Amino acid sequence: MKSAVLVFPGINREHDMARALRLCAGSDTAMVWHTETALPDGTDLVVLPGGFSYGDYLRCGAIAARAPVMDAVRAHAAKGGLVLGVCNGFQILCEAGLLPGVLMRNAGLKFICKDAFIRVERADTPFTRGYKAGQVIRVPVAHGEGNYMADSETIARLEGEGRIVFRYTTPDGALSPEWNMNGSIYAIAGILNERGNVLGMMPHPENHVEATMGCTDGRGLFAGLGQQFAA
Ligand SMILES: NC(=O)CC[C@H](N)C(=O)O
Repeated sequence: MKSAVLVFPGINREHDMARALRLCAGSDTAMVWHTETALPDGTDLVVLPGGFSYGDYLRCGAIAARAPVMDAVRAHAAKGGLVLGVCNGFQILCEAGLLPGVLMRNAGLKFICKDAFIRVERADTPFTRGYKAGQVIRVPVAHGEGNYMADSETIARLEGEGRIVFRYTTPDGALSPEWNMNGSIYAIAGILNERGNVLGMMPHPENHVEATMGCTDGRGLFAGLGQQFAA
C-alpha cells in the first residue's frame, strides 16, 4: 500500500500516523505538504492526520480545507481512492465538503483528552476489515470540537445507508450519554461518504498501535487497510 500523509501548518499527529501506517500496514508512506498540487504517483490512501491546523481558527479545519492540496484529494476521492481523516483530519474533510455535517464544540465546552470506547458498526468497509462488526475498541480522543452534528435528513441517510461506522459506547458496547463524551448526535464517532471510500473519525487509532502505548486496539484499522493492497 502506498500512503500519503498530508501536513498542514499546526498539524501534530503526522508522525504518529506515518509510524502506524508503516508498522501495522507495511505502507510505503510519504509526507505531503499542504501547498502541493499533486499526490505522489500510485497513492492508494490519503490520510489527513490530527492536530491544530492554522491554530483552529476560524473553525477547526476551515482554513486547511481550502489548501492547494485539497483539489488533489478531491480528485483522488472522485476516482474511488481511499481517504482517511482522523480528528482534525475529520474536521477538514467536513469543512471541505468531502463528508457531510460539522464538528461543533464539545457539549461540555471543554477540551477532552482520554480514552474512548467505540463500537465498530461495520466491518465490511475498506477501513474496518481488521475488526468484527459489534467489536468495541479502546482508542484515545483529544479534541475540543468533536461534537458531530448534521441536519435530520443527513442523519437519517447516514443511518439508513449504514454510513455510521463508529459510535461512542460503554466498554461493553452499550449506548450511554455518559460515554458519548462530546455529545455527538447518535453517538457518532466516525462516518463514511456515500461511495464508502472516505472515512472520518474523531478518535485516534494511530495512538493505540504498540504495547508501549498501553493498548493495540487501533492496529486493526491499519492492518485491515494494508491487507487489501497486499499482493
Ligand atoms: N487532536 C486533534 O486532532 C485536535 C482536533 C481539534 N483541533 C480540536 O481541538 O477539536
